[in-house]
Amino acid sequence: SNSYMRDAVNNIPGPPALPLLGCIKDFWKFKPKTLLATLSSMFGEYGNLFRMWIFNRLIIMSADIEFTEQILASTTHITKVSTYDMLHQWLGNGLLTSHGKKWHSRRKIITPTFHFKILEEFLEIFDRQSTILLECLEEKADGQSIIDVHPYMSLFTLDVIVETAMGIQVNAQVNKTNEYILAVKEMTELMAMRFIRSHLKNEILFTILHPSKKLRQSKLIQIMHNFTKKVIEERRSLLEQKSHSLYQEETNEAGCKKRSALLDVLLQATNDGQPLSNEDIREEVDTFMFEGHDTAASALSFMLYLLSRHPRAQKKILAEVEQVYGDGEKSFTLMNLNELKYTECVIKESLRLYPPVPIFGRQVKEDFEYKHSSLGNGIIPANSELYILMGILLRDPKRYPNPCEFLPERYETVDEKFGMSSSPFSAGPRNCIGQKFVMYELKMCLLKIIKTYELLPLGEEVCPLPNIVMTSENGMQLGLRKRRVLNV
Ligand code: HEM
Repeated sequence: SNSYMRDAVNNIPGPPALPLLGCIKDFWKFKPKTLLATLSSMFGEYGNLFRMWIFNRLIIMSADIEFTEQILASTTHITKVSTYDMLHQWLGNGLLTSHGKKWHSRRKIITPTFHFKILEEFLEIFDRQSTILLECLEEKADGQSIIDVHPYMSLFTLDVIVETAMGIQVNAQVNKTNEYILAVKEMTELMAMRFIRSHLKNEILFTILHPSKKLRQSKLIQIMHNFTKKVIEERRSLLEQKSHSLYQEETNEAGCKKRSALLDVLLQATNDGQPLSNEDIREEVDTFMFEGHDTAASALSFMLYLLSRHPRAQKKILAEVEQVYGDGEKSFTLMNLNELKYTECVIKESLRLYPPVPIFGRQVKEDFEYKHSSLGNGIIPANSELYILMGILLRDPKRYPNPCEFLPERYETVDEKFGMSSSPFSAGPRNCIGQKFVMYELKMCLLKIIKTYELLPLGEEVCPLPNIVMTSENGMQLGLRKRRVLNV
């Protein structure tokens, strides 16, 4: 009951709550552009763990290290907050949004799709798509033009995720009019808009207030579902044919060796002896399309932006790449990519400053008992919503001296010792399943860009905007100049 909830969080400070309305006054202050700054000052005022009542909703905000470690480690509290409900019609109950038994069995099935042997096969895709990216950037690489790199990175990461997840090529970077790709992009933007205007997360309010946008959304979902369904059906019949003709060479029309895609693992998987249905698989493929492109594009764009403002870091990456790969045509392996330690520090530092998923949450379904927090021990009662402010935890001055500065070297010494509350990929049972995949994707793309282009500090500073995925209101602007020696 409500009074039980009130008593349980008696020990947790927060803004004054009016009868019935709660902290609605403070809640209205939340604006996307200033959200992290507002929350940051509220943490300053109330401490690293505070509560807000919005009508009868109890909201807990955490930038508390101990508390966050415990909630992320929990195998019980793994239900997502309702923020993702608006993704439901598109993604169904895919891995990102599902919970309970369904989530458990899916997570078990999907984990092997990111096995290192499969990742190793993906390196060729990362490599080839990065080369296309370099060609697309070339027209602007005159040393003067101001370039917002985000749209380029977005098409690159879309091409990568389509090819790795579905095993097909849509060439979005070159052929910019692909209907499916345009639908994914438009849908992602629509979701960001609904996320910013908080009341539009509600499907009914959205339908009433924006009927034409709602129609458009349905149309986009139809385009995307038709596309993924077709790919899945074709791939399934291809797999069935293959299993009937054992001696058939695994090559496609062009004579290239056929590579497995994440989709193949899903098609071959069984759940309690039953194969997954096409609809089950569609949810997961669509989830990869959403989670796997916008996040990576955000990470890459902020990374390039930061490097354009830090020429010394560019030089260090360049030196490291030359040391590992020399001038020759050495091909990429997981092992030699692992040798790029400084490049990895740059990626981590960039993810720390601009985490692509700065806020995520849990719906607390049963009482959560915590210990040793900044408030000592206590209980978060069932039915509360709990938000983890990763964007703020990653700028905690006690762990990261000069928290707002770009200092990749800090990761040469600190790294993982901070544990669960320091990962931009979240941690524990519901951490990011694509984390290794994306680290290699980012590394490969970054090193190829740095080898080819010098990044110049042109254009405006970023204005970070924590949508579902972190973005910048004015894009991520920089200049590019071709380096003299080119051998990528
Ligand atoms: C730099 C890029 C990325 C970052 C920072 C990131 C971060 C995250 C975070 C913080 C979560 C937890 C979200 C929550 O609890 O609400 C998550 C979940 C997830 N991510 Fe990523 N992600 C990235 C890239 C990717 C990629 C490339 C893929 C797919 C290939 C992917 C697939 C997923 C999936 C499927 C989940 C849900 C896992 C589950 O609930 O079991 N992510 N990611």
